Amino acid sequence: MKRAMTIAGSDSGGGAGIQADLKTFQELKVFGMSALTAVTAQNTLGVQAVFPMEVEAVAEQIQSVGEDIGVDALKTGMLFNAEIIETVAEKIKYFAWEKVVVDPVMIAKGGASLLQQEAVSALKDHLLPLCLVVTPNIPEAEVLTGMTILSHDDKKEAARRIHALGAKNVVIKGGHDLNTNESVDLLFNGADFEFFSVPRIETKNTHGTGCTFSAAITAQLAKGLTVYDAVSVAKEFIHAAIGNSLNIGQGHGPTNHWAFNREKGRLATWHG
Ligand SMILES: Nc1ncnc2c1ncn2[C@@H]1O[C@H](COP(=O)(O)OP(=O)(O)O)[C@@H](O)[C@H]1O
Ligand SMILES: Cc1ncc(COP(=O)(O)O)c(N)n1
Repeated sequence: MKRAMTIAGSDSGGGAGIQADLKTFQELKVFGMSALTAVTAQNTLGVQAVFPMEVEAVAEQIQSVGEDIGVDALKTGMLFNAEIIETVAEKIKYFAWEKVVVDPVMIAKGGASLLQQEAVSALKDHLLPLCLVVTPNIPEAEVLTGMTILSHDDKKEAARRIHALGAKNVVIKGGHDLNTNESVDLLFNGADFEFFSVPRIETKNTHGTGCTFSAAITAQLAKGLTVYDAVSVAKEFIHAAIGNSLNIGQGHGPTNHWAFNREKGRLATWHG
């Protein structure tokens, strides 16, 4: 049994954050574990309140998991402040974990801040150099690079700049690319660019897409897939999840974490 950990915030509404990550781990058949960085009061309409954890609480959770159970791959999501980022980076170094996926969560779709502005430099200085894969959406890639991203060439340039910050593989996600009828993600490994393009699905139910996508990458890395193959499966997973999204709540509903297995008839397989 492979083991995957998420270090992220709790979404009481169940569509994003720790909850989306653990549902995704379960569907992709890895043993899911978590270290909470913050508790959010949140639903499909937005984020009503944020309660960050004490930094010691974050450190202790990671220590408990690392010391006993072990981690084949991990992802980070909402980290909220520079102190938490530095602590997470210290623990990754302490345990010498290499399969590290960083989803640089900054702003919830409703506009609430999930990362303090002054923590962006901590993310760049401490966490990106430790990660195997970083998965910014377009606004996050713009913040990390200081450039505006309008075209595929801009995405390539942003990927180069983020790679130069130390991330070994960069996935710039295209969910916010509203000018096209495709959702195009770009993977850059420092040498080659690969575009993953799928038809854009017209839906308002996109709460938790980024969390789910990065959790799917993490699960596949835990099972030993290459980064390219992990991203390919994650892309299929999120496309099925958005295409069969759930009509829950009055706002931006969650994606459907069962859809990938149901669509592909994969329920009976172990490593699929
Ligand atoms: N409407 C959509 N149709 C198809 N794929 C989408 C859509 N919205 C997002 N995605 C995909 O979901 C994943 C998450 O992307 P994105 O929404 O940009 O992230 P975030 O949730 O971090 O803002 C990416 O693989 C992206 O291409
Ligand atoms: C606790 C938490 N973490 C992350 C997100 C981002 O969600 P999305 O995947 O839609 O960008 C969120 N809304 N809440």
